[in-house]
Amino acid sequence: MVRVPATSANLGPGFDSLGLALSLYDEVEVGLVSDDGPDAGQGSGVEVHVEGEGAGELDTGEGHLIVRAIRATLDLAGAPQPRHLRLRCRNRIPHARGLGSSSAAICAGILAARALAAPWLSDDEVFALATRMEGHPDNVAPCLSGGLTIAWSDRSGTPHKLELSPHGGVQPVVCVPRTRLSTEEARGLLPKDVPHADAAANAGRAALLIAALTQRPESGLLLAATEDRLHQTYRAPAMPATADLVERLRVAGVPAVVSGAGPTVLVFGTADTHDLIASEVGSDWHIQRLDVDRSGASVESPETR
Ligand SMILES: Nc1ncnc2c1ncn2[C@@H]1O[C@H](COP(=O)(O)OP(=O)(O)O)[C@@H](O)[C@H]1O
Ligand SMILES: N[C@@H](CCOP(=O)(O)O)C(=O)O
Repeated sequence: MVRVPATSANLGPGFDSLGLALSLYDEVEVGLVSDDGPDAGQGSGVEVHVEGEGAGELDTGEGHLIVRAIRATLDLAGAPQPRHLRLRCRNRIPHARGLGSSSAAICAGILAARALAAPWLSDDEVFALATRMEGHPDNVAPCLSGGLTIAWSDRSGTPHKLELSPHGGVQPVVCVPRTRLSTEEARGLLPKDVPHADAAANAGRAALLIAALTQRPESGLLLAATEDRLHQTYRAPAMPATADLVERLRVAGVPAVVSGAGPTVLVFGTADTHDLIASEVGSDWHIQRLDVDRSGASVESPETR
């Protein structure tokens, strides 16, 4: 059984590098049956049962993202593919809202496959495979490690991550709309080049954001630290209600950003901003106060449950 957290990537200025793990989880039970194992008599092929988010919508065969991640992990590890693969998914992370559902699914599949059939795979190999499948490391890093993460790639393209512990005063609030936007579509809206001044502004804000989230989570500092010029404006036409809400909250002094590629809004709340958030957001959005998840994805075997 694998438990994987939702994640919010970018956090404003940290495009493709910063991420935060949140206390909202998908759970997946995975069973692999091999030709020579004790359950060898049981069925064959793929059996996927989905409860919650995506039930009745998701592919329940080879196209299921967790199935694909399991198969990719076994291939990478040189382990045989099972004759029968069983998944039971309890999904709570909303899909295509900017809360890292695809990253969570990919990490769940990879960690389950490692636990069941490829224990020799290292954490670095898990991170690299998940990043390759997801396309960017900023959701994968906090999903695996928990907390606040900085992710980057070296010159050879190998991804790396550093975990930091956010200050206890950091209170994430997510405002989730009904509408969806795929990360792929949102990435297609970004320009190939950005002005040097915008890149410089984001570098400074990202550095400030690390200090604010780990040492000084005050609204004023977080408001300055969450300014972005690299992605949110370019993507605004695909999520006008999100862009409008972020703007209204920020004008009211509340540090709000687009979560991941949107359209969810992530707010760094404090005790005195909760009423303000509720009044600005209105009833079209599902508001959830969450905690920072500090331990990341976890795996339990039936014996330890
Ligand atoms: N638990 C899951 N099981 C299977 N597929 C999933 C799961 N979570 C996400 N996906 C796939 O990933 C898609 C969403 O990915 P993406 O557009 O990157 O948005 P996000 O990761 O921000 O939610 C879903 O539409 C679905 O195809
Ligand atoms: N840095 C990525 C983050 C995408 O996050 P998701 O949760 O929307 O998949 C981007 O902004 O494209």
